[in-house]
Amino acid sequence: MAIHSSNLGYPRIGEQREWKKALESFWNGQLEEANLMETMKTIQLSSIKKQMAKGIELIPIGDFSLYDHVLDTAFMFGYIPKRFGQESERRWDTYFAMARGTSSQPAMAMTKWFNTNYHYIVPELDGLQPRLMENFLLRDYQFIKDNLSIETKPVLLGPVTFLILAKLSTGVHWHKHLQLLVPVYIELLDELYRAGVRWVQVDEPILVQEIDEDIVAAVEYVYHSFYQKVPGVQLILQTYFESLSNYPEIVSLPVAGFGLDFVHDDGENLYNMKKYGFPKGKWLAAGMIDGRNVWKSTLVQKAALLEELSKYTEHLIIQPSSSLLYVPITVKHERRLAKGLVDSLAFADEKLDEVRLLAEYAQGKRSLSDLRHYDEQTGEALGLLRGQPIKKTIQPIEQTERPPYAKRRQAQQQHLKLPLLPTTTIGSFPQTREVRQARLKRKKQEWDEKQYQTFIRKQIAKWIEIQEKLELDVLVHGEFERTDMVEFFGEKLGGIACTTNGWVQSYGSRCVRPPIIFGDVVHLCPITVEESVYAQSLTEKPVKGMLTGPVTLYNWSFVRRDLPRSAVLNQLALAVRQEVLALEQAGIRIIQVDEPALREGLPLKRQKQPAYWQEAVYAFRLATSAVRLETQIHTHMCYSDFSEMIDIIDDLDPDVISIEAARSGGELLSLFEIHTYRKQIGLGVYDIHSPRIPSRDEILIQLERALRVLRPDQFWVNPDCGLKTRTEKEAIASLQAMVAAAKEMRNRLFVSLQGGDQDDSKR
Ligand SMILES: CN1c2c(nc(N)[nH]c2=O)NC[C@@H]1CNc1ccc(C(=O)N[C@@H](CCC(=O)N[C@@H](CCC(=O)N[C@@H](CCC(=O)O)C(=O)O)C(=O)O)C(=O)O)cc1
Ligand SMILES: N[C@@H](CCS)C(=O)O
Ligand SMILES: [Zn+2]
Repeated sequence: MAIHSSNLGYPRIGEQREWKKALESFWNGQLEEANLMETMKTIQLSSIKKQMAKGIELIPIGDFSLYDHVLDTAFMFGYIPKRFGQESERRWDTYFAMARGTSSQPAMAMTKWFNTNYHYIVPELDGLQPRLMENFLLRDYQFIKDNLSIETKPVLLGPVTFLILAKLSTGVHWHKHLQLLVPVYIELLDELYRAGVRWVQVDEPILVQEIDEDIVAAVEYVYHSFYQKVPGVQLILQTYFESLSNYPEIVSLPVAGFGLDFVHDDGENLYNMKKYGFPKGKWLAAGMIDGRNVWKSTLVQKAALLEELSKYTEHLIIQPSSSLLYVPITVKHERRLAKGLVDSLAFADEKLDEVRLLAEYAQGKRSLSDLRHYDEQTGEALGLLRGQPIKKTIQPIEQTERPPYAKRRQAQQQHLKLPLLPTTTIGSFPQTREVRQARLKRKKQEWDEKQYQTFIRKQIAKWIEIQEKLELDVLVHGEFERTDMVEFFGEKLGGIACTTNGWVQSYGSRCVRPPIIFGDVVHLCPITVEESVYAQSLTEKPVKGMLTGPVTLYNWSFVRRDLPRSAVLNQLALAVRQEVLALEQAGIRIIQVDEPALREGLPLKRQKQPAYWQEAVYAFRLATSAVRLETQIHTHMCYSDFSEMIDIIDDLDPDVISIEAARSGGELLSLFEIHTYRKQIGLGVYDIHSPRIPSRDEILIQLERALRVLRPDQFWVNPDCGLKTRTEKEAIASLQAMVAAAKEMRNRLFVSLQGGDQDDSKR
């Protein structure tokens, strides 16, 4: 039996987020390009050295990136949209312009990478011909070889996944590009082969979704072409996040091996192997260690799986189930976590230890009792920490129906007296350096709690005044007290732990520290009431209470595996419900329960989706349905594919939903042409990710388009998402334009209805 250990991708951010800090310093003009590149090389080398020290044999390259690996693929193949000009001497300026936009050009779209909280830049192909601009993989392969004298395994995003994820104008099919792209991939692979590369991992995660004959034919065309032209390269066709679809056809392809996920596949990969067998002589790259969660594995169970797999192949590669991009780097800096919890966790580095242990076991260098010993060190302490699951939340009985929408609408309008096209924001205002520094001072105990609270109150007061001046209709307190919308609740709820250094890249240089749900979630005390009530005390206008919803808390955390999803969701929902009621009790009239990650948790396989929707909708309703008739419930979603979601949104039964729409406005609007949606809705009228200030007229155009498909009395005017990543100046200027556009539109509507000017002061 031939056995190797392998990794599919390593986090790029550096143990102390050196990567993020260097990038942001470069963008701010505080770091020269040469220094940026030096820092990046140091981080890359240190990651490779770590994997070497862990005894990993097939170490990936190509996973390291200056922003995003999908953008790298597009850039490497010359897919540079014309608006960014031609590739120049200063090529990194072009690269970053594509990712982040410039003062004159909008950035390329960004969206979720499959069912993760990682966002990739969506390649734009229109009017462009692919060519191998620079072989990044060859560059990295040689760089590592020169410095560390080792062979590495280039990782490449496969052409079929790349093209299906890319943006094309309607009417153009990705097939057209495939014919052009395959020769360029072949050129790249050939250069690698000539340089001495033997293993190449080609990622085709699209193959875990339901695929039609068209895609199967495309995959066949691609991999037969590769085999004919570059037969010497040992290609591993890699899938992850679910079981491989169309197993018999795919495993017949002429590649050296197949990478399958044996953690997130619900046993389907093994089932298919049993049913159809595994091709003789091929490598099975078995994803055995969870690349998406942070719990240590039970290695004795993995040994049993190894036993099973070895019935079907004699060539085994042991590896994580996916890239380790989705987990933090190492547990070793965690000082605040309870001992029982720390002993149960494995981040990227610790997962690689597990890969090595398993590989050594498979190679006969370790015994089963070594694995048992490893397992004994985990588990027990966590069990004690967890205690008994709360039975009631496994099968909740709470009422989740609210009175009919029409009744609510009337009661709320009487209570709130909002104008037509009410203006609002999504919740967060700029998290300036001053705000983050204040938190740091508290963390380092340079400030006590009182000093910190005073600072937060000042920020709230400042922004209530700004919002009043801007003449927004529904105000927010600004979320200054929150590091992150999920982490903040994770810190305050029982049963959830937060790390000090468990950073994971979310998009570009932006990172999050996903909380760890280890026990039963309980609402210990009011979490947001003080800030909301304070903000409300400063204004006559309604201030929206601002909460993160149960499904988003679930999807953006690392979750426990010993309870079913629905049980954990319902525990979260009951906790949010208590907070909703606490806000209502304290006089808050509008409560927004954000669910930006609702779509993200949707299983990749269609047959698993209805159960997810049912549980997600139930949890949201459990959280929001206990309020009085006149309390208005809002929700917010962003950066998701909203197609096929209108009925789900309706089912959630919010009074108002705000959805990000500026980057994908056209597509979203067309959904409302075919679906009748009766409740209130705000489609984001400008992109908050760009530093660009939209003009009033540009926003008016967005309003005109929206009002062609939605009624004025159901439409809200708001930005795409929270403004925490913007500067104060940008936020204020953009909101000024937004309010001006709303007022102009109100006037136009008034003129068309009444034949006269609307007097704002009488409302
Ligand atoms: C809506 N989005 C979110 C997602 N996931 C979440 N969990 N939360 C989200 O809001 N997924 C989809 C999108 C992704 N969007 C974003 C947007 C912005 C960020 C972001 O800005 N992240 C910050 C880190 C946030 C944070 O917790 N900051 C801490 C500061 C920690 C720190 O660095 N401290 C420094 C000192 C600070 C200084 O000197 O300036 C230190 O300790 O040395 C805080 O606010 O206190 C980021 O910077 O990456 C993420 C996802
Ligand atoms: N209320 C949050 C939602 C982000 S999706 C914010 O404004 O940042
Ligand atoms: Zn959002």
